[in-house]
Amino acid sequence: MTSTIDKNGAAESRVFEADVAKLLQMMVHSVYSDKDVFLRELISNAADACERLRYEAISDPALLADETRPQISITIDAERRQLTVEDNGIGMGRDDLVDALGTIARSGTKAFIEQAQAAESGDGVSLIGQFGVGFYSAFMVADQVDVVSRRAGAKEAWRWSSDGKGTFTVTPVDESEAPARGTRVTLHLTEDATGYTDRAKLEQMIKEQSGHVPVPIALIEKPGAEPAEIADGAALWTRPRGEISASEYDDFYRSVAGQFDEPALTVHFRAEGRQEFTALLFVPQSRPFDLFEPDQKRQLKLYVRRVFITEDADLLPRYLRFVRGVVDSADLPLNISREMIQESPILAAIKKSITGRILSELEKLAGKDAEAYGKIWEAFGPMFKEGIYDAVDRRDTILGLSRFKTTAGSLRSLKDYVGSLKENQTSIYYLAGQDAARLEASPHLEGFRARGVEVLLLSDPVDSFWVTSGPSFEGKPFKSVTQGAADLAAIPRLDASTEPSQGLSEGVTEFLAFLKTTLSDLVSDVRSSDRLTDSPVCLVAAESGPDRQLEKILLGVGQLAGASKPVLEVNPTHPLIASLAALGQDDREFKEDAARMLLDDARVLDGDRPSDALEFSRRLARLVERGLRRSTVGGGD
Ligand SMILES: Nc1ncnc2c1ncn2[C@@H]1O[C@H](COP(=O)(O)OP(=O)(O)OP(=O)(O)O)[C@@H](O)[C@H]1O
Repeated sequence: MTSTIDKNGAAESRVFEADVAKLLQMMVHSVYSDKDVFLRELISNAADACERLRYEAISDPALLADETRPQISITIDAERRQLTVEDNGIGMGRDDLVDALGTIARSGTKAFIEQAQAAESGDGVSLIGQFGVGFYSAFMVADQVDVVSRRAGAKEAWRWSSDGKGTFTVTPVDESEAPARGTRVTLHLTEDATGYTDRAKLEQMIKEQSGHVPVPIALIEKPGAEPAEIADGAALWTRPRGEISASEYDDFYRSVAGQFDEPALTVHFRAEGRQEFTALLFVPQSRPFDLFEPDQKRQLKLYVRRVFITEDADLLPRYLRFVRGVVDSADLPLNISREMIQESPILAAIKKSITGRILSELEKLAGKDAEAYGKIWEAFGPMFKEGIYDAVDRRDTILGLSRFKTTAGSLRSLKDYVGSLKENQTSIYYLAGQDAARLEASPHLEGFRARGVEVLLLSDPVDSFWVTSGPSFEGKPFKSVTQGAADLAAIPRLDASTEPSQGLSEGVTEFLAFLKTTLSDLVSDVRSSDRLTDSPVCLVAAESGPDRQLEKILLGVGQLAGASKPVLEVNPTHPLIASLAALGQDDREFKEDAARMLLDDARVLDGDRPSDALEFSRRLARLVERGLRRSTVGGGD
C-alpha cells in the first residue's frame, strides 16, 4: 500500500483489501446470536499488545517510560452509545494501522472466509462462532470504529477510522487526544447493541470471557468515573489446581486457544526438579481450523516467569499439534531470543516432559472413560497416527492409544485385537483404502471373515504410511490383506464343512497356468487363493514392495516410476472358475475373453478401471452375445 495521507495531513480514504471487505460485509450483516465475542477479541488484542511491550521492554526498558504496569480499561459512555477498550501496550504506528487493520494477515481469517463462502448458507454467519475473527468482529455491534494509537517510544499518534463499508482512513491526531502509549478502540454502537452500555452485563461478560488474561482489566462506568478493577491479571496457571473451578479452566481455554468449545481434556501441572515449569494444556473437543496449515502457530504460549515470550516455540511434537495452552518456565533467561529458543536444551527437556504427560493423561482417560476418549480419537486420530512413524521412541504408547474401525466393530484398540487373535494367527491384518464403505465390501476380506479373523479397516491417507514403517504390537507385525500370500490356510474356518479339499484338481491347475500365460503382460503371477470365499478373483501385491493402496498413493504423487504388476488370486471353489476349468482345451477364444474379463473384474472391485476400456466393452458384448446364443439354442432344445 502507498501513503495514506496527503501533504496537509488530511484524511485520505483507503479501500480495504478484498478479503477484509468480504469479511466486514459478513460482520455487518451478521445475525450471529453470540455477538458478545467481539469484546473477548478486543480484550485479547489489548492483552497481546501489553505482553508484546513487556517482551520488547526486556531489551529496551525505556519503552515503558514511567508507566510500567500493564493495564486494560473499558469505558462505557451510555449517553453517546459508545464503548472504549484501551490498553497501554505496544501501540501501532501509521503503517501498523494500515497493515494490521486494512489487510488480513491471519491465515485463520482467510480460512474462515473460504469456509464461509463454501458454506451453503452463503453468509457463513454460523461459522463466526467457530473461528473468532479478531478485530473485525467489532463491526457486529458498531457502525463506526475509531482506533487511536501511539506506538511505545513514539511521539506521534494516529487515528484509524471506518464504518466497515469498504473504506477506512488514517489521520494524525493531536498528542493530547491520544493515550500516552498504546491503543484506544472506540466502538460507536448500533442501536440494537445499546445493551452493551449496561455496566452489569459488561462486567459479567468480561469476567466470563476474559477474567484470566494476564493483564488487569478495569471497568469505567462513565467518562470521568473511577476505574473499578474487575480482573486482577493473575495468570490462572500460577494458582494451585484445587483452587480453580472447571468453568475457570474452560474460560481460560477459550481465551488462550481462540476456540469456542470446551476442552475435552485439561492437564495442569507444575514440574519441579531439573526443570522447573508450569504447564496448563488442553485437548480441544473440535479440530482447530489450522491443523493442516504448514506454518501453523499459536499452539502453546511460552512464558518465562509470567512474561510472555512467544507462541512459536516448538514445544510439542507435530503429531500433538492440536494441543493448546501455556507453558511458563522458571529456568529460561527472560531475554532469550527467539532464535535461541529453537536450540535451548531446557525447552527440549520441557517438550519431552509435556509430551509424556499428555500421552499418559490420555492413557488414563482411555482407561477411565472410553467414550470421552473415543471422541478425542475421532477428532485427532489422523494426527496421532503421524506419530507412529514420526516418533519411534513413543511408538508403542501411540499404538496403545490408537483406535480402529475393524471388521469386528469401531473404536477397537490393538489390545482388543490381540486379545481376540485366532488359533495360529501371527499377524495383525489390515486393509487400507480411501473409501471406508468400499473397504468393508472388499473381496480380500472374505477368507478372513470365514475364519473369524479381525481386519483393521484403514481409510485415513496417513494409514498407508505408518503401517509400512515396520510397527508391531505385542510382538505381532502388521500385514496387509492385499499383499503377499495370506497365510490363512493354517487358521481353521469357523464352519469346518466349508474347508476346501486340499490340493487342486488337474483342470483348475491347468486353467491357472492358462491364465498366467494369457495375462502375462498384466500380472506377475496367478495363484489359487485362500483369501476368497464368494468372489472368483482378486488382486494382491507381491510379497515385497508397497501394498496396493500405498502404491496408488505413491503413484498419485509421482513417487513411483510405474505400477508393479499385481498377483491375480483365483478362488478354485467358485462355480465360475470350476466351469471355466472344465472347458479343458476347448474354446480358447472364449477362455481368453473370460480371463481378461476376470482380471478387469478384480480391478473394478479394487476401485480401478478396466485395463483397456474399448477392449473391455467389445469383450463384454462378445460374452453376452455368446450367452444369449446359448440360451436361445438351449431354449430350443
Ligand atoms: N490493541 C492493539 N494493540 C496493538 N496492536 C493491535 C491491537 N489490536 C489489533 N492489533 C493489531 O492488529 C492485528 C489484527 O488483529 P486481529 O484481532 O484481527 O488479529 P490477531 O490479533 O492477529 O489474531 P487473534 O485475534 O486471533 O489473536 C493484530 O495482529 C495486531 O498487530
